[in-house]
Amino acid sequence: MTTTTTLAQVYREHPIHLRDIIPLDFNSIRSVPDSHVWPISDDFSSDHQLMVPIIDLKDPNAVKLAGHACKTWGAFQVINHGIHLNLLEETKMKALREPAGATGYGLARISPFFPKYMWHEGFTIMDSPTDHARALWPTDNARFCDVIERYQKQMKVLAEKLTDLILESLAIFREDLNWDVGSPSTALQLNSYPPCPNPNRAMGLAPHTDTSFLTILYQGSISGLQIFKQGAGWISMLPVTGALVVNVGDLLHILTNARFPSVLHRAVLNQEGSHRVSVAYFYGLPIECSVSPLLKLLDSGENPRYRPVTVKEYVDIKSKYFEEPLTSIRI
Ligand SMILES: C=C1C[C@]23C[C@H]1CC[C@H]2[C@@]12CCC[C@@](C)(C(=O)O1)[C@H]2[C@@H]3C(=O)O
Ligand SMILES: O=C(O)CCC(=O)C(=O)O
Ligand SMILES: [Fe+2]
Repeated sequence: MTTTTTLAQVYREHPIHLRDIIPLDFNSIRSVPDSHVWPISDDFSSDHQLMVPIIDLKDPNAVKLAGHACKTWGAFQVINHGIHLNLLEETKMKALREPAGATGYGLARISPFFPKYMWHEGFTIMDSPTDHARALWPTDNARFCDVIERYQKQMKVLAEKLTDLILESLAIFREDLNWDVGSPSTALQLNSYPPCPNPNRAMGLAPHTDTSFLTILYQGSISGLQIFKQGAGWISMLPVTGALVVNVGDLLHILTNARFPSVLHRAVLNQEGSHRVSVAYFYGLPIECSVSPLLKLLDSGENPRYRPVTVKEYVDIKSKYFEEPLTSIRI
């Protein structure tokens, strides 16, 4: 008998303990307490000459452009993606509700791996939003659930479209893959970065790569996201009205034998003291799916760098080690 595990169950085995959560009233605090001061060496500024590619999904060259962006940047922005801006804005407004203490609300999962707290609060939704929503707003949750469910549905469609685009750029067909072992594992994360009295000393979201195949991020109009580009350093992802950011995640990295490397990124705080919110949709492969470098992609003489891992196994590894999870599955 096969048992189906969900992404939420896998993460439940890696709890972030409540004692790790220190109550800080982001709304009234006037200076950054020591618990939130980060040693900052590169003052969070970024090279403004370089610009992450913006891809028009209606462009006949979109496949080629997406392949190139994944290879050289690990990220791009998409326009003409077919998602209405008002749904994105609606979801963003919902993200502004800060329901302290509830399930789904809390520190970023990566927090225990860093000595200081981040200037950030997150709300994670896996599967249906209804349980969280009912607990938070017993009589007034319908609109929240409706917006979230519509957002999840549309993001899934777009994630699948982007997956096809990326596979096509690699000349890979879905039949080459063993993805029929369940439904994709997905998660939605509402990120909140309250105004910070000293944005140069605190960190929004520490540098990380996403544990996904790809991530679609809506960041609104306030900047903060930076991606790390080898040889160039931290590059700001300029907010483009209506555009969505696409990041290469670890699973795509493994599948392509690092041809499309997962992008290291972070969120810094803005100088204007604006409250920034973002909505991230993590699109992953089925939890029981085994992921390994596609032999079809290897050049002659090129060896697979990673051993096969199931998505579940990889989530376990990353939750335990965080640093260099990809190194720990190197052959
Ligand atoms: C499906 C995911 C992806 C998660 C874990 C789980 C739900 C929450 C996601 C995030 C969101 C914030 C950054 C991150 C690094 C974190 O701490 O929580 C992400 C993490 C990952 O990409 O590993
Ligand atoms: O808020 C952002 O711009 C980045 C969010 C992010 O990286 C994440 O949720 O994984
Ligand atoms: Fe991320």
